Amino acid sequence: MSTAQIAFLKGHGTENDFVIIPDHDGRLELSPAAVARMCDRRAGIGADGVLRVVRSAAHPEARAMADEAEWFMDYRNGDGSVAEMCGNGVRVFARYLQRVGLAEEGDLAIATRAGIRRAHIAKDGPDGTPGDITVGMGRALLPEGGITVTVGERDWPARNVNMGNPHAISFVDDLADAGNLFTAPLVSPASAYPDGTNVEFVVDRGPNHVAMRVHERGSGETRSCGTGACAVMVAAARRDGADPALLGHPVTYTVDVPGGRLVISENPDGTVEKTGPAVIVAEGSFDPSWLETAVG
Ligand SMILES: N[C@@H](CCC[C@H](N)C(=O)O)C(=O)O
Repeated sequence: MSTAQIAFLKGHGTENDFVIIPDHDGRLELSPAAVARMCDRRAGIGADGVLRVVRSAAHPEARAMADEAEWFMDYRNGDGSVAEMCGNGVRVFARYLQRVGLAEEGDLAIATRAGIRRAHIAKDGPDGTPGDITVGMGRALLPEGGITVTVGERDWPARNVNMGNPHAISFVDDLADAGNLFTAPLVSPASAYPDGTNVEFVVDRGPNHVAMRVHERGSGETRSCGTGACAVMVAAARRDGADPALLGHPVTYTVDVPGGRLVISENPDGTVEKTGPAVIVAEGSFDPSWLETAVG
């Protein structure tokens, strides 16, 4: 007797990688254990997180957005936890929709737990290189209050920036100073982040150009974090005395991550836009029994 296979694709944006599960009618119940199994780099497919593709109308958390955004990005971290938003994931999600003919070059809206995000898929290059994807990432919130990030014996002051999900950002002399980021740095006071946080370490590379490493909540050290890069851009701009609302024009930074480069602008109205690559690298299927009882 044959069992219906679960289809998947694998993609990444600046090497922040995802298992994509098309579940258009919202039939799958993905338990945290099932997500963690898929993301396992030795016993699973391997990824930083899972992007489940569901019609907004078929998902209770997205139904209210269905008129504006047909598709909901149900994002999960590699440990199975749910997060509000994934900045690299949303570009990979858009690329998936384009690949299967559910979106075309140009503009599209995607529903996320942080609200609707508007993406623009650029034309492919003359050599066939997939066009970059720009996403409106919403406004950064900058909660006041001193934050300290500690790794081993060292600590740094940090800035609290929320891009739909939480970030603690420290400027350091050398990215190696952060040491091993597979375990979460200590962030205090813990009350500033009741649901935990992502932590970014940043160095300067030149005018309006920084580089970062990240420990992602629920995934460990990753090669890139899109929301993190946006939070870093805003923290760097404020540190440099550049507030687009006061300047009356957009401010743009290049943010290098271990897995590539993102270009991020903040507009005078506070909205942040991020541009970067997104690629699909593989597709396949697996037997649901592989996840044992983890998939309902
Ligand atoms: N990799 C993502 C962020 C994913 C969510 C994050 N780990 C969290 O828990 O907030 C990105 O590209 O933004």
